[in-house]
Amino acid sequence: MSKTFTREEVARHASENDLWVIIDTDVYDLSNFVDLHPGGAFPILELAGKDATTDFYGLHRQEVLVKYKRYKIGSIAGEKAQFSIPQPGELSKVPYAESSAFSGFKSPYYKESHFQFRTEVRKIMAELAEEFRELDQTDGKPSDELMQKLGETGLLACNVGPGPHLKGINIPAGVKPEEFDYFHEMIVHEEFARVVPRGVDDGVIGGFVIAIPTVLNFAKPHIREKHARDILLGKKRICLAITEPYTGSDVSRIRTTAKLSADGSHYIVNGVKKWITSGRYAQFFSTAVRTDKGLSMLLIERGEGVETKAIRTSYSPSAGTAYVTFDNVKVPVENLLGVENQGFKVVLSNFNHERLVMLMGASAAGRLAVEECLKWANQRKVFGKRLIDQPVIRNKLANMISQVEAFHNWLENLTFQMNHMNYAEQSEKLAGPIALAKYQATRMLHNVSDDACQIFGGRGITKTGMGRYVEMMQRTYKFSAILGGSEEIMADLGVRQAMKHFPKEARL
Ligand code: HEM
Repeated sequence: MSKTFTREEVARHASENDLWVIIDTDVYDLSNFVDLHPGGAFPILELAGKDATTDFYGLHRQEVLVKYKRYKIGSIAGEKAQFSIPQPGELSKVPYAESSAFSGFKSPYYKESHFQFRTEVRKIMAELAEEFRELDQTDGKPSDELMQKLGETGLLACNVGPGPHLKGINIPAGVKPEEFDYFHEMIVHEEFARVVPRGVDDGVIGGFVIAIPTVLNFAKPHIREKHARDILLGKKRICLAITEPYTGSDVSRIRTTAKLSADGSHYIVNGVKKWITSGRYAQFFSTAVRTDKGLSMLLIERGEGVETKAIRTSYSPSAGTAYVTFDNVKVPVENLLGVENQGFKVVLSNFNHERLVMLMGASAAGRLAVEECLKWANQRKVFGKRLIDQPVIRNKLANMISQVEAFHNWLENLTFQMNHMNYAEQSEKLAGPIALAKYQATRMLHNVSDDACQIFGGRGITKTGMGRYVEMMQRTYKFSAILGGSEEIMADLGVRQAMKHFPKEARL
C-alpha cells in the first residue's frame, strides 16, 4: 500500500533540497528533479510544499505524470482523487472522443467482437505510444523490433482488410479470420491514428498498406508464398513505387522502363521514382514500369542498381519518403505482378481500399482533435475564466464536432457497404462515393485543424507539451489531401462517377 501524508506534513517540505508538491491527491518529492525540470526550477520552487494541481494541469499533459511516476511518494490521507489517469485499453469519457457506438449510443454496425477488439488494440498501442512519439521528436526510423512487434500482434495484417492473408495470423481479442470485417479494420486505423503521429504512421504502415495488396492479389503463388508472410509479420518491408518526378496522379505518363532480356528470363529496369512512402526502409518495391505495349507492375527486391535517398518532406523523416533510382536493375520475370501490359488493373485495384484507410485515419484524427480541444478548453483559464466559458471557443468546438460526426457517419455507411459488396460491386459502386468522402475528409481536417490551432494558441504551434497533437496535425494533415489522389482529383472523380449513372431520361 502506498504511503499517506497530511497536507500539513507536505507543507513542511518546502525548500529547494527538500521539495514536495501535491498534484490532485498525490504527493511528489521533486527534490532531485527541480534542477532537471524542463520548465526550470522557479515555477516549482514557488509551489514547494503546496497544492500544485491547477498550475500543473494548466501547463502539462497528464502523460507527464505517468512518465515521471518515479517521483510519486504517496497520497493525501482520506482524500478522493479528482482526476483519473486512463488505464490501457480504456475508452475516453470525454463527449465525442469516441464514435457514437463506443460512447453508449445504439448502432447497427458493431458486434461484441468489435468492442473487445478495440480494447485489445488500444492496449497494444498504449504500450508502444511513447516509442511512436519519440520517433516523431527524433525523426527516427521505425525499428525492426517495432515492426516485428506489430507483426506478432497481428496488427500489420489487420491493416489490409479481411481476406485469406489473415489465415494463421494471431488477431487481437481472438477474432477469427473469417469474422474479421472492415469495421475491425476501421478500429485498427482509428487506434493507430490516436497514437501514431501521422508521418511516423506512414513510415510504419503507409507504404505497407498500399503495397502488400499487389503481392497478395497479383503475385505468382510461389512468389506470394515466399515473401507475403514475412512482410505481414513485419520481418521485411515493402513500398509502392508509382509516382515519378514528372508525374504524380497521372500514372499513364510514367517513364520508368522494363525491357525484357534477350533470353526472356528477366526485365532490365531503368528510371526514377519520387515521394515513395517508406521507400528508404523497404526491401521490396512494388513498381510501375513501362513495358513494350503498356504499363506493368513488378516486384523489385532491393539489390544491385536500386538506390534510395531521403526526400525532406514537412511531416516527418520517419515516413521514410524516398527518391528511388533503378539503374539497370535485373528483375526475374516471375516477379511480374498480374499480366504484362495490364498493370493499370493492379494499380487501380487497391485505390478504394487505400482511400478507405485514409478516411478511417482522418476520421480518428479529427475526433482526437475534438477531444484534445475539449480537455484543453475545460482546463485552460484565461482572463479569469476557462476557455470553454467563452462563446467564441464553443462556436469553434461546435464547428469541429459537427464536421467530425457528419463525416464519421458517412464513413460508417461506406464501411458497411464494403462489408456487404463483393469486389466487383465495390469497384462499380464505391469508387465515386469513396473519392468524394476523401475530399470531404481532408476538408474536414483542414477546418478542424485550423480551429484546434486557434483554440490552443502558441501551444498549437509547439512540438512538445500540451498542444503537441494539434501542432502535429497542422504539420501533417495536408499529406492526406495530396497522397492517394489529390483533393481536386477526388472531387472531380466523384462527380464524374456519379454522371456515369445519370439517367438519360432525367430532365429538370
Ligand atoms: C510531477 C511534477 C512535475 C513534472 C514531472 C514536470 C515535468 C515537466 C515536463 C516534462 C515539462 C516539459 C513539457 C513540454 O514538453 O513542454 C514541464 C514543463 C513545465 N513545467 Fe513542469 N513538471 C512538474 C511540476 C511542475 C509544477 C508544480 C510546476 C509549477 C507551475 C511546473 C511548471 C512548468 C512549466 C512552467 C513548464 C514549461 C511549460 C511550457 O513550456 O509551456 N511543473 N514540466
